[in-house]
Order: sequence, then structure tokens, then C-alpha cells
Amino acid sequence: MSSIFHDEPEESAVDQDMPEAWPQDDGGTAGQGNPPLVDLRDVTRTVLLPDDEQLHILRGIDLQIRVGDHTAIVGRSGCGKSTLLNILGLLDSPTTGTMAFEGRPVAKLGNNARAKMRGASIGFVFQQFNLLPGRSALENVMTPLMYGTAKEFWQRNKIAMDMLDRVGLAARAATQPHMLSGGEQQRVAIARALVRRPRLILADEPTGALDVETGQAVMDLLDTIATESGAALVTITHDLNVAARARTRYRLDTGVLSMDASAEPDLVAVGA
Ligand SMILES: Nc1ncnc2c1ncn2[C@@H]1O[C@H](COP(=O)(O)OP(=O)(O)OP(=O)(O)O)[C@@H](O)[C@H]1O
Repeated sequence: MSSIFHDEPEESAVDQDMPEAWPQDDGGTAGQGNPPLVDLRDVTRTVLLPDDEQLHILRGIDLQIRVGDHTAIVGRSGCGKSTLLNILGLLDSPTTGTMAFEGRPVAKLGNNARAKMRGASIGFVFQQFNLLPGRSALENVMTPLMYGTAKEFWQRNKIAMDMLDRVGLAARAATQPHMLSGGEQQRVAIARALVRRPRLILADEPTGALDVETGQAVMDLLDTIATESGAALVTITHDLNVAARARTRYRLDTGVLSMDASAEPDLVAVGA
């Protein structure tokens, strides 16, 4: 968690290890000429277990995400959702296969360039909110701006206040997380995730700790702000009601990704 919000400031990121953009080989999937925001090709993730067996967590994942998309990935516990999310969020790397972000192959990125790309372009929303205790709502929302551009740094107070206002919590700016309800904490977390206007928002079970009604309100907010800011939203969930809001739905089953999870009625019981 702390690694996401406490990476190197942008000013110290090493730009030299940013590779050239990929050639325009979209494999026929891009259509509009621009590369997808995220492009996974035949991605696998394998770990070596203590008994020397290999655990194949992700297998042959092909996934293209474009700016403006709202994509849901649903699957049962242990199917590889978090592993895929970590790869999409540049927190982990594929074992084999390729991933490009904004047209750049990420395998060649050094740690600083990866952190810079993550900080500037990706916002994370978690099930348990992961707000920093002992800091006000405003300070939480300001945190990513401390590691942003010079303009973001110097205007962090105003930018963060505007974002808190956007999620309807300007009046609670000085309040610490433990004094806020679960839904309010998640709105602060959404404000923090979006305060640098990321192009990709990764939401990992964003309604998992909320009651149904509050969860719907949070998803409405996330949907609306993502659409307004032109970001792509990827929601990872086991709840088909949450998944149904997405325009594109995938099911992840023992590491294999397939289209349209809503066509799988047996998963409804999992989300119930
Ligand atoms: N580093 C690792 N070493 C060993 N096993 C791992 C490792 N990372 C993940 N796994 C295993 O891979 C499988 C997929 O893990 P992952 O956390 O991606 O699942 P998930 O779909 O997010 O599950 P949940 O919904 O319960 O959080 C699990 O069986 C997990 O125990």
C-alpha cells in the first residue's frame, strides 16, 4: 500500500529508461489507430512453490483496455484477480507475455519510470479504503500530489479541496478517517485515487466493505467521475450486480480470462 503513495517524486524519476512507443501493431484489436491504454498479450504469471511445483496463476491473458472503457473482471476467490490487478497496476510483472501501457512496453521500464507512470496515470481504490490513519480527509487526498508535478505540489491544497468537494465531502475535510462512515471513507479514497486525474482507475472490490445501498452510491460516484474525466475504469469484483454496471465484462476462472461473465448464472450466488 505505502509503495503506491510513497514512490519517488516525479522530479527524481529517470526518464532515460522510458523505451520508445511500440510500433503500431495492434493485432487488429485497436481499430482506431491509437494503441490501447493497456494492452496485455498472452500474459502468464507463474510462481514457484516451496516443493518446486509451479503454480500457474494466470494463463494466456489477452486484454485491451481503452480510455473511457468501464471493464469488470469477476471471478471466485483465488482465481487470480489480485494477481491480474497487480500486473495492470504496474505493481507486478508477467512471467511471460507482454504488457504495454499507453503504447510503451513496460518490461523495459526501470523502477523509477514504472513508479512515475503508476503515480501519474493509475489510481487505486481498495475494498478496505486504505486511508492513512491520523491524517485528515484533506491530507489523505493531498498525499498523491506530494509526489506529483511542481504545479500539483504547490497547489495541492486547492486541488485536493476541489476533489473532496467533487465527492461531496468538502465539509468533512478536517475529519480523520475513523470518524467517517464506511461510505464516506470510500469517497475520500476515490477522491485520493482520482486527484491526479489518472487515465486508468483500478478498483479492487470497491463495494466489498459496504452495505448494498452505500455500495451502489459509491459505484455511481466512481462511474460518474471516471466518465467525466475520460479515464478507463477496471473493477475487480465477485459481485455480479457491481459487474453488471460495466460496459465490458470478463470472467476470470483459474487464471483464464473469458468475455461476458454476466452470462454465467452460477456466479450470481457468489455475489449474493
Ligand atoms: N506469491 C505467491 N506464491 C504462492 N501462491 C500465490 C502467490 N500469489 C498468489 N498465489 C496463489 O495464487 C492464487 C490466486 O491468487 P490471487 O490473490 O490473485 O486470487 P484472488 O482471485 O485475488 O483471490 P481473492 O478474491 O480471495 O482475493 C491463490 O491460490 C493464491 O494463493
